[in-house]
Formats: sequence, C-alpha cells, structure tokens
Amino acid sequence: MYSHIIFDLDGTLIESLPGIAQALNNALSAHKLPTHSLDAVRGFIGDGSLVLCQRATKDQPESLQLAVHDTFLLEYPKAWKAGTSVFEGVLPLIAKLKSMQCTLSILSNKPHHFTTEIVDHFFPDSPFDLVLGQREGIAKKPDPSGVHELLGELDQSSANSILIGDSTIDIITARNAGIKSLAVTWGYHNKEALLAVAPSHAADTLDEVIEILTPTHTPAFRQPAELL
Ligand SMILES: O=C(O)COP(=O)(O)O
Repeated sequence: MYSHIIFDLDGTLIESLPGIAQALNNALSAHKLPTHSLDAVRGFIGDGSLVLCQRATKDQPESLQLAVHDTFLLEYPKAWKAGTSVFEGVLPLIAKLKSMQCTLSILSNKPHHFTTEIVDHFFPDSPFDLVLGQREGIAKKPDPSGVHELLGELDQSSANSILIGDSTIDIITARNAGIKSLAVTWGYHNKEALLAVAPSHAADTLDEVIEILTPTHTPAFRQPAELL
C-alpha cells in the first residue's frame, strides 16, 4: 500500500489544454507567428513552458522563441481560468485518498507560481501536503530532484511512494527517483508510448487508479526488478 501519492498536474488532475493553447496562440499572434490547433498543442505539453514555446516555434531563431515564451508567461495568467477544469472524478479520488490517510503531493513541470495558483483555485481545501512546480535553478522532471525533495520534506520512503502521471516524462522521473509509477491514459500522451517506457502500473480510468492504490491490489504490470 502506498502511503505517499505524488501527482503530476497537467493532463493527470486537470484538463489544462484549452488555457495553455489560448495563451500560446495569443503569444504567437503577438509575434506575428502562425498559431497551432489544440491537437498540436497537446503534443507540445509536458516539459514545461519554455519547451512548449520552443516546440511551437520550431524553426524560429532562439531570440524569437524566448520572446514568445516571455509573452506566453504574460498571457497565461489571463487565459488559464477559463481554459482549465478538474477532470471528472478527481475530487472524489482525492477525498478517498485523504480518508485512507495518504500523504498527497504534486510535482509539475508547470512554472511553480502557476502550479500553486491553479491548485489553490481548484482544490480550495488544500488536500495536498506539498505542491512543487518548476522552479529556477532546480532541474525539472525527468530529473529526480523534485521527487527527492518531496520525500525528504514529507518524511516518506521511496518504497511507499508512487508517482501518477500522464506522460512518459512522469514514468521516467519515477524510475530515476527509484519509486513506483502509475501511467494514466486520459491525458495528453499516447497509451502505446506510455506502456513502452514500462510503468509499474497503468490505468485507463480513475476507478482503476483507486483499485491499484487500495491495499488488496495485485499489480497488473510486473516489471523486472532492475526497472523499478
Ligand atoms: O506544463 C507542462 O509542460 C507540464 O506540466 P505537468 O508536469 O503538470 O504535466
């Protein structure tokens, strides 16, 4: 049984694609660059806001990519509220895990101040013991630093911790940190790609997540010990 559940944010707990796409396209338009469809933007998410903007401006000079990123950071505060929602079933899942006395945390590659602002807005009763977004000078996922910081701050062991996320970056982060992972397939990344990086568990629905996190669960995916 896992006593500490680490959640990714975008594509795992919240549907943030419309807000991200709106802010990105506003930034691109401001710099007279072509905008992107929701589907295209979905594929840009996962490695933080700078990489998002770099992917959206692939063939442009670095100075223009950085300028688009600066504009994105100004646009996102105006766009996220209307373009973000909590996935259905997430609030009951969080309430259930709290009732099971689990320690809950969030580790996101979204800039830290946006991460905490969005979490405070959608989870006003503060169910998370610690929320970490991407911070200056601290390596982002898949570097294991964030997981190590959460374990240290929350006094949790790696054996009892699991990272739940919708991207291959989350699964690789968990492996780099020496903890278990659970890949969820309702987010922004393709199921085959997720399974290819060998998560400890995988779930298509929140009900399956609950089943995996409850004490009687037998893992559906057993990985060779050296992968965990
Ligand atoms: O904003 C991003 O690129 C990714 O954010 P996430 O780590 O919460 O998925």
